[in-house]
Amino acid sequence: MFIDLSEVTQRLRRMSSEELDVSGSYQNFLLDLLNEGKDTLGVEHVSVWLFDDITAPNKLINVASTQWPNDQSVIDYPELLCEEFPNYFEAIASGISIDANDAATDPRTSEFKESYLDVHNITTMLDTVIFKNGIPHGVVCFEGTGEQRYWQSAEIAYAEMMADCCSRRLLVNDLWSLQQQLTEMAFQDALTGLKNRRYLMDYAHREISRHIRSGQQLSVVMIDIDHFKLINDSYGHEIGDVVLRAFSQQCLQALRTEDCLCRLGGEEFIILLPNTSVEGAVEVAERLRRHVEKHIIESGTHHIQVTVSCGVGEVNLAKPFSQSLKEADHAVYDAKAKGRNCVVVY
Ligand SMILES: Nc1nc2c(ncn2[C@@H]2O[C@H](COP(=O)(O)OP(=O)(O)OP(=O)(O)O)[C@@H](O)[C@H]2O)c(=O)[nH]1
Repeated sequence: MFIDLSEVTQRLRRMSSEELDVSGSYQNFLLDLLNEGKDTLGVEHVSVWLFDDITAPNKLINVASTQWPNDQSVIDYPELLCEEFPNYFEAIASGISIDANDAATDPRTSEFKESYLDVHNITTMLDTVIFKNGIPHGVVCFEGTGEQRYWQSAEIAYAEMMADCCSRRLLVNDLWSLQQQLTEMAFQDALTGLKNRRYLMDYAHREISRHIRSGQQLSVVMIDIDHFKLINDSYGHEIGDVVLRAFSQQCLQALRTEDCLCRLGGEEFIILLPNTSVEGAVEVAERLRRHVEKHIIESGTHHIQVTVSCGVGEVNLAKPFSQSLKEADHAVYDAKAKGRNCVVVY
C-alpha cells in the first residue's frame, strides 16, 4: 500500500494539536486518532492497550478500540496476561515495532493463533509501542484480515507516529485527571471529606440566583457541636478528630442527598437546603439533632455522646449570603444560651 507520508504527517500533526475533550468516560479522545489510522492503513480495526503497571507489567488492558460501539461505555475492558503471551510482552518491552506480516507464524504474535487470530480471521498485525517518559507504556495494534500483508517502512513510520500521538493524548488525559483531583481537594474539607467553606460560598451564590428565578425558598441550618472543647480536653485531639469524622457521617445519614452539608471549620457545620421553607428546615434540624443525640460514637474503649445546637434561618435572596450566615450564627448563640441540644430560629 502506497502512503504519501507528507500528507498523512500533516494531518496527524494537525489532529495532535486539537483541543481534546477528555471529560467523557468513553475514550473518544483516542478514537478519532484510531479511526484515522484504520482508514490510512486500510486495516480491519485498531486498538490501544496499556500496561497495568509501567514498571512491572503483568497485563495489558484494552482501553480503546475502533470496534467498540460509540454510544455505550465499555464496562469490562479486555485484558491480556503476560504469563500467557510472554513473547508478545517481551517484544513490546523492547520498544521495537512488531511488523508481523504473517501473524500466525511470526514468533512475536503466533501465541495468539488459536485463541484470537483464527477466531477473528486476523492474518496480519502491526503493533507500535506507546512510550511514557521513555518507557514502554502500551501498544497501538493495527490488525488486518484477508490477504497477507507486507508492512512497508513508510507504513511502520506512520504507525509509530500514531503511537506517539496516543502518548501525548494519554498525557493530556493524565493531566486533566490531576486537575480534577486538585479541584476536588480545593473544595473539600481534609478531615471529614465534607465540602468546605469555599464550596459553600460558591454553591450558595449559584443557588441564590436559581431561587430568585424560581421564587422558591432557600433555608440554612448552622450546626455547632456542644462542649466540643471538653471532648478534646477529656480524650485528646485525635479522638476529637474521630468524633468530627463520625459526626459528619451521622449528619449525612440524616440528610437527603440534595441537602448540601459543609464544614465551616472547627466544630461548626452548615446545611444549605434548596426549595425549603424555614418550617421545613426546622424539621430537618430537629431530625438531625435527635439522630446525633441517639447515636453514641465509639472510639477504642470510649463511648462518646455528642449533642448539637442548631440555628435556622431563611436565606434572604436580596442580601449577601454572609448576612444569612451571621443570622444563623446568631440563632446558634441563642440555642447555646437556652441550654444547648436544641434548635432555634433566627
Ligand atoms: N479535634 C479537633 N478539634 C478542633 C478542630 N477544630 C477546632 N477544634 C476545637 O474545637 C473546640 C471548640 O471549642 P469552643 O469554641 O470553646 O466551643 P465548645 O467547647 O464546643 O463549646 P460550646 O460551643 O459553647 O458548646 C476548640 O477547643 C478547638 O480547638 C479540629 O479539627 N479537630
